[in-house]
Amino acid sequence: MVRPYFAVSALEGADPVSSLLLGTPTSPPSPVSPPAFLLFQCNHHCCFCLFSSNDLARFLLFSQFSILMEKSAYFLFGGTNFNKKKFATDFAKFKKCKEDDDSTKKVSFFEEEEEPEHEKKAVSSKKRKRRSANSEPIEGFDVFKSSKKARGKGKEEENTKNEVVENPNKELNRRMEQDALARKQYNIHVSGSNIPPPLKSFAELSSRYGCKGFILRNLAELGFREPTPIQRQAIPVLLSGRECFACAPTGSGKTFAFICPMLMKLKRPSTDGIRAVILSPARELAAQTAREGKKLIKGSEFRIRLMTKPLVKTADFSKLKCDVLISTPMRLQRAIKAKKIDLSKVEFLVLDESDKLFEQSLLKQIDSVVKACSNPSIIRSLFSATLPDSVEELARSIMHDAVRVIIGRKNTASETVKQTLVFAGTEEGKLIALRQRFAESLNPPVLIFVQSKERAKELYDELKGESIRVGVIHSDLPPGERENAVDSFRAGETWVLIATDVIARGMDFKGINCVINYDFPDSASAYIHRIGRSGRAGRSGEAVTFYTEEDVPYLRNIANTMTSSGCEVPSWIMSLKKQKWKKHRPRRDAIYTRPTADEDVQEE
Ligand SMILES: Nc1ncnc2c1ncn2[C@@H]1O[C@H](COP(=O)(O)OP(=O)(O)OP(=O)(O)O)[C@@H](O)[C@H]1O
Repeated sequence: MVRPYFAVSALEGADPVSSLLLGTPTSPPSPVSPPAFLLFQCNHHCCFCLFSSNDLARFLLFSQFSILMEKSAYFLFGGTNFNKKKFATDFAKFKKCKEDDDSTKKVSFFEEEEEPEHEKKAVSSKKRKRRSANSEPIEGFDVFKSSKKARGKGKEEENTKNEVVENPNKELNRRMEQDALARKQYNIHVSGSNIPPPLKSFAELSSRYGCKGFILRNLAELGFREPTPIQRQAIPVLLSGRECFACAPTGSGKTFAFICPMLMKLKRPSTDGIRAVILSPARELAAQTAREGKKLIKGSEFRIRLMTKPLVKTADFSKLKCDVLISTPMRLQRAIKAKKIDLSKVEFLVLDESDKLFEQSLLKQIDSVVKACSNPSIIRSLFSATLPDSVEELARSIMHDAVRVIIGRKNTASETVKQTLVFAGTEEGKLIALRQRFAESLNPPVLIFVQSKERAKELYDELKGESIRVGVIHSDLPPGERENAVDSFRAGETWVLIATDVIARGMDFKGINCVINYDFPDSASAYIHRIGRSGRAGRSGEAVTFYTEEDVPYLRNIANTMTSSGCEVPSWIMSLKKQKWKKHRPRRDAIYTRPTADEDVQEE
């Protein structure tokens, strides 16, 4: 039997083979296994690798889960048998009402006519006999036909036999075709083996997977009529117990794509420690994910906790009731280091914004969290709107039999955002262009990104004296002030929020009309995430990117992203040479137009 195997964090220069052996597996993968090799290639300074392949335990757990699911589903759906023939008139009325009434559609997740798959399995043989005795005979499948009658059928019987032999293949092919068509329709691309079909509707959560009523009710209450493409595919993948790495555009509903199956798989609240962990790269995003998750557990006993500073300091985690813990890597690592928290029972680990989490600066923290989540049957998943090849390789090597789900084209910006580039010449030119824009039409809420906290402060000082309600957020602010900045912006008290990339990822501000890249983004992925704060959940939005002379060599990288999401770019930009992937953060002149005290003195 293959035992779980972890080998983590070898520092620069370490031998990949010896670092692999740190985990001392009973039966390790071959010491020069391709995953290990790949890992070293894609991380110049640090190697992070993990192998977990306890297939037997996974299989047993899954079987137990299936049995439990069958049982609970039987209780949920058993005994309700609507006689459509007898109540034909009423049924017709009901059907019509269902079609007419939008609000009924909302809760129609419960009204699947098709029998749940697991329920079908759970029906006892006694009941099956009773059913088949009552049901109309179906030609070729009536096992109660007399043998005499059957003998008389002769050729017919032969045909039936062939049909039965052929049918499983035919049926399989038909289903595969249907799945492929559905994936094509929703622009879903998958790779991996035995991938479950995409969801047709939220109702299938109940009919196919026996989803608890409170989740369906909450989804309906949120006004979600149908799953987004990433939800259609990622939810069944995770529900089938598979690991998954997924890439879908900004604002396309990835959060519920992992929270929903996680809650369904947890089945019921427990007092037996933390069972799921979601890692987010920034506090604001972690807080938002916790808030969204809480919307989905309304009416249940589940507990979702956000790892805050006071919680790290004072909580007794052994007594804390918590099913799902949401944290930044740093806070969780602190609790792990202080031996305050036991993550050995964690069944689900989600790395949200995974490409950010796998950046060099966070790798050690991620490493210690992954190590602490030592349950061999853990299901890990990676989600992001950008998935560089290096991260994909890393994901492949650390995950077990993972399914890859890509919506649309990898690493593209949201198609609902109108994107433009504006040449501002100099730093001073940017400020003039910004003021001019505000004078012509200020359509709040507007989000402005700058490249550093110093520049965020400078721009805020410039604009705060004007008639615009402006806020600022960067990593130098204390947590309370950061929270206030976000809350005021959400509440519409501030119209313009100046920010560093600290809120570029994942933040879901409803209805941002315009994102202004005051400073050119340092990479194409930063561009995709920044402008993705607008144009969310199918809404339209706008993004304006200022550039100066020093940004020109990097225009082409952004231009590619723009064209692949359907925006026009001047041909001279498209003919520029492509730059190698490199963070672009030039030293820029300070932001000011008002004379400083020194200049005042000189002028006098
Ligand atoms: N099925 C759905 N129907 C309608 N709206 C949805 C659905 N699922 C999620 N949403 C809404 O879509 C918005 C964006 O969702 P979410 O924040 O999960 O996007 P995301 O893909 O994680 O984006 P990002 O890449 O920026 O993190 C949210 O306001 C959410 O409430």
